[in-house]
Amino acid sequence: MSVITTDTFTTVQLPVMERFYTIQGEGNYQGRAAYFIRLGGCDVGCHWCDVKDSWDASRHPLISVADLATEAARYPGRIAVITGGEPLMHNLDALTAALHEEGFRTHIETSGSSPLSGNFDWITLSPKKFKAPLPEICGLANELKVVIFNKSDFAWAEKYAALANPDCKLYIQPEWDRAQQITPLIIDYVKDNPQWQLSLQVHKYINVP
Ligand SMILES: C[S@@+](CC[C@H](N)C(=O)[O-])C[C@H]1O[C@@H](n2cnc3c(N)ncnc32)[C@H](O)[C@@H]1O
Ligand SMILES: Nc1nc2[nH]cc(C(=O)O)c2c(=O)[nH]1
Ligand code: SF4
Ligand SMILES: [Mg+2]
Repeated sequence: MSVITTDTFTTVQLPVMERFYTIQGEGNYQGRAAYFIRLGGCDVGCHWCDVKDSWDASRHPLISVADLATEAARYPGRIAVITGGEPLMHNLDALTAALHEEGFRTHIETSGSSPLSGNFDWITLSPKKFKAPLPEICGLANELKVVIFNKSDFAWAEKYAALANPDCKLYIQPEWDRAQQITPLIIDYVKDNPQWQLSLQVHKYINVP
């Protein structure tokens, strides 16, 4: 097992597309102040992805884990959300250790398609048909957040709900460009299947990052 020291925090670097302090727009923590770190690199290729510029890791500068944690700590909130791109394409052990040292709760937004690393206080699993989650992450998710692009995605959502821990929160979220058509279907689905909740990308409605 590798030992993480303060030295590691300056040595380990990750490709970072953007960092911003905002409110969590989705899921269980919707409305809470959070510092987002968006890592570059994704090999899943969702055709409706709302952040395609993140896919090519080589287009994004490498930043040390020490600098990421120090900059995050300048803001008063103590939730850090690691997203991407697909953040699990990188080893996140050092990043989560550095954030914990600054007193953060560590949250991740992931498709679960690469092996889990890092030490997370909250795992949001958003399974994708284009590269399915690895089996081991399914029981570890704190929330499942399935994007609904068409009717067949409800069955995809149920498949992963069956693999989740009984405490796992269940969200279905309309694909942004199809939200007008899909949101009414989600509302009906939630009324018929009340174990599910609607998640909206609230940040897009209020124009914050
Ligand atoms: C951009 S992804 C990055 C993290 C990770 N690759 C993943 O897909 O979970 C962050 C969240 O946004 C969701 N998302 C991406 N594009 C979307 C879209 N067009 N409409 C609704 N949700 C979307 C993803 O499903 C995921 O829950
Ligand atoms: N405000 C805000 N909330 C978010 N929740 C998940 C996001 C993501 O892209 O991972 C996201 C995002 O990009 N912005
Ligand atoms: S897995 Fe996430 S980042 Fe990758 S293409 Fe899909 S939504 Fe976009
Ligand atoms: Mg987003």
